[in-house]
Amino acid sequence: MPTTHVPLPGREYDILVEPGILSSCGTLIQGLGLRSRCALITDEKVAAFHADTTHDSLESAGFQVSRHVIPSGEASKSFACFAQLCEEMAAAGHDRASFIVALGGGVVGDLAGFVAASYFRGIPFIQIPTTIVAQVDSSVGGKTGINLKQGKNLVGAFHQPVRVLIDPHTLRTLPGREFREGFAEVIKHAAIRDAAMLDELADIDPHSPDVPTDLIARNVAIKAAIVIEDEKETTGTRALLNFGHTIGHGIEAAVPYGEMLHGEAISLGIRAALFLSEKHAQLAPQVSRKILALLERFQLPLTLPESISTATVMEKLSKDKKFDTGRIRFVLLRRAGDAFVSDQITPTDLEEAIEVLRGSGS
Ligand SMILES: NC(=O)c1ccc[n+]([C@@H]2O[C@H](COP(=O)([O-])OP(=O)(O)OC[C@H]3O[C@@H](n4cnc5c(N)ncnc54)[C@H](O)[C@@H]3O)[C@@H](O)[C@H]2O)c1
Ligand SMILES: O=C(O)C(=O)C[C@@H](O)[C@H](O)[C@H](O)COP(=O)(O)O
Ligand SMILES: [Zn+2]
Repeated sequence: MPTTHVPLPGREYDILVEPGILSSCGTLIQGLGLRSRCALITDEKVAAFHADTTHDSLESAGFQVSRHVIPSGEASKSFACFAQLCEEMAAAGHDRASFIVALGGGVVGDLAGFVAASYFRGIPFIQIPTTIVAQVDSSVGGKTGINLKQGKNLVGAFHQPVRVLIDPHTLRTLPGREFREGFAEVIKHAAIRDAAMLDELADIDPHSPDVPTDLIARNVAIKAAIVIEDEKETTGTRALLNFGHTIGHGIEAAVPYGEMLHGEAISLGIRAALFLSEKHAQLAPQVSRKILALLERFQLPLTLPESISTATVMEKLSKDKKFDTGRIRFVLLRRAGDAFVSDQITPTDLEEAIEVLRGSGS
């Protein structure tokens, strides 16, 4: 089974990728020193398809499970849902010997992970990601948290999972839009670290939910390698994972949460970052064209809706964590597979890049 080891000192874990793995999740988390009681956290849509299989497998392996279902969608990454989950867990009698299983997309993973980081000052958690975004990106690396109305992910904690179980078959139940949005993060990983994978992605069928296991495994391994190098985003390496996210997060927060899916906002953010990379890092236009063609192939948006003003995006992105005492740390590409953090990008550059998004993407 394709496995990536994440050897963080004192917090090491494995990422297992295998079609059908969900029905064995219980046995696959034995031997990790977890005690018997667990809280299975999921959302309404995921619960309808995958909660029973997960629950049954956990119980068959001897775990005692309480189930907690949140509303689907980005609006659930909130204080209200966080509080509700903590109180439900307390009411169910969970204590520091319990653990959490996060079954769902990035919303469930980020929120349940933050509950795990906080409940009884921190309990272990397992990630079982069910979207592409979550399988290649959010389930790995330990960034957990919730949004504020001022911006994305502004409250949270680093808390690594103790195991990540990726079942590509769970992608079969994703609606088309939610399936395709995930490719923004897949393309991001290839753009910043693996030029050859950009070529490979041109052959992936954007309508087939059977994404090659090997592609998922290699794409999430890119994320893992960066996390291993710079777990808490202190040296700048992990910041590369924010390619497309400065303007992308600004756009995502400029509309009510959930209206634009994360990957859709990141697609727009990548287009803006490519424009700035050509202007400030001599990125060859043909590389931009290749990446834009991939985003288009997965029907990701490249044009900013009229209703979203540049001023609102600027206001939201100015709250981003990448603004360091007024300086912007912006990720640019110099070549396919080669990204770096620049401190040369000014607010005027950002405004110009947002305006570029108003024109057609091709
Ligand atoms: N922590 C990180 O490193 C990290 C990385 C990337 C993204 N994120 C966060 O992840 C979130 C986006 O995640 P997402 O795109 O997975 O969104 P999501 O979790 O909201 O899932 C998208 C939709 O798909 C549904 N869904 C999920 N799995 C399903 C399945 N298998 N079958 C049917 N429906 C299913 C969900 O109910 C939801 O309606 C954002 O909040 C983003 O900030 C975090
Ligand atoms: O794991 C990371 O680091 C990332 O930047 C991955 C991003 O895809 C993800 O959206 C992350 O949540 C953004 O992190 P933030 O620190 O900018 O909120
Ligand atoms: Zn992201």
